Amino acid sequence: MTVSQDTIYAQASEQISDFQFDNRVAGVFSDMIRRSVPGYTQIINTIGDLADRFVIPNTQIYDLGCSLGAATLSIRRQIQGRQCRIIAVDNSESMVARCQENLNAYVSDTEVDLVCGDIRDIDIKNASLVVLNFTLQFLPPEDRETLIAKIYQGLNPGGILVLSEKIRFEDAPIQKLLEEQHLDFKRANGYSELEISQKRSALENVMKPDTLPLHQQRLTDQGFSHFSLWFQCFNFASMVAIK
Ligand SMILES: Nc1ncnc2c1ncn2[C@@H]1O[C@H](C[S@+](CC[C@H]([NH3+])C(=O)[O-])CC(=O)[O-])[C@@H](O)[C@H]1O
Ligand SMILES: O=C(O)C(=O)Cc1ccccc1
Repeated sequence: MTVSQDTIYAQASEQISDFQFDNRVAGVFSDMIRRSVPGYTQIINTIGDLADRFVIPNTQIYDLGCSLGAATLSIRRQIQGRQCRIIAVDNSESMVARCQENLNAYVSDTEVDLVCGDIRDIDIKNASLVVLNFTLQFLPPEDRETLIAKIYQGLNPGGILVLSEKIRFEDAPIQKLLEEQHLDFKRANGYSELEISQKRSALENVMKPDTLPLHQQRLTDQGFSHFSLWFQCFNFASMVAIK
């Protein structure tokens, strides 16, 4: 995979339109997400380890909002010979086209159904692992509970949901501190003040983070028996919930 540098917000723009997963973003996405999300590579690797632990032969795995397929590839490497199917879903045509190329670059005996569609319309059944890696935050807040309920229903007992999200904090000084630490992370990765502020405006209307207590409450309300935060760096978190 060739990795092109993200310079999408490098030039001053008079009007910043809402962030979209279009062809331009898909073309630089690997670089963008690694330089913007602390712990991203560790989270991708850990999703593979969790697949090794939780994926049962002859079950299904769902990667919801798969982008370029990083989580699917990490899972697929760990579950050879288990006769499983991975259903990878994204509603961005540009992401799906590039994801298909990435999947084609490696051989595997695990079938992958790559679906260009909305995760709210996907049937979930016989699942041992469901991954929402930084995707739930892009759904309208009022649609989040219904999706979590559908995932719970589609998981087999003992199945696991991995939920990674940007999070916000009710406590104002903590919110300010962790947000500033994230901005320092972006600066250290070469983003300018202009890039940081223009991207922030683009994301304002489309990405609405929840608090950690809200995530936990939603998961337990839907029936998940076990919950833990397993990763946090600044305002980025990854959680597991087991049915
Ligand atoms: N309703 C929706 N239906 C389907 N896809 C959607 C929807 N809303 C957003 N998406 C898709 O969700 C992905 C979110 S990125 C996930 C990273 C990936 N998981 C990774 O592990 O590299 C996270 C980020 O950019 O912060 C994009 O590809 C959207 O097109
Ligand atoms: O860049 C940011 O500020 C983020 O919050 C993460 C992100 C990463 C990639 C696409 C959209 C948001």
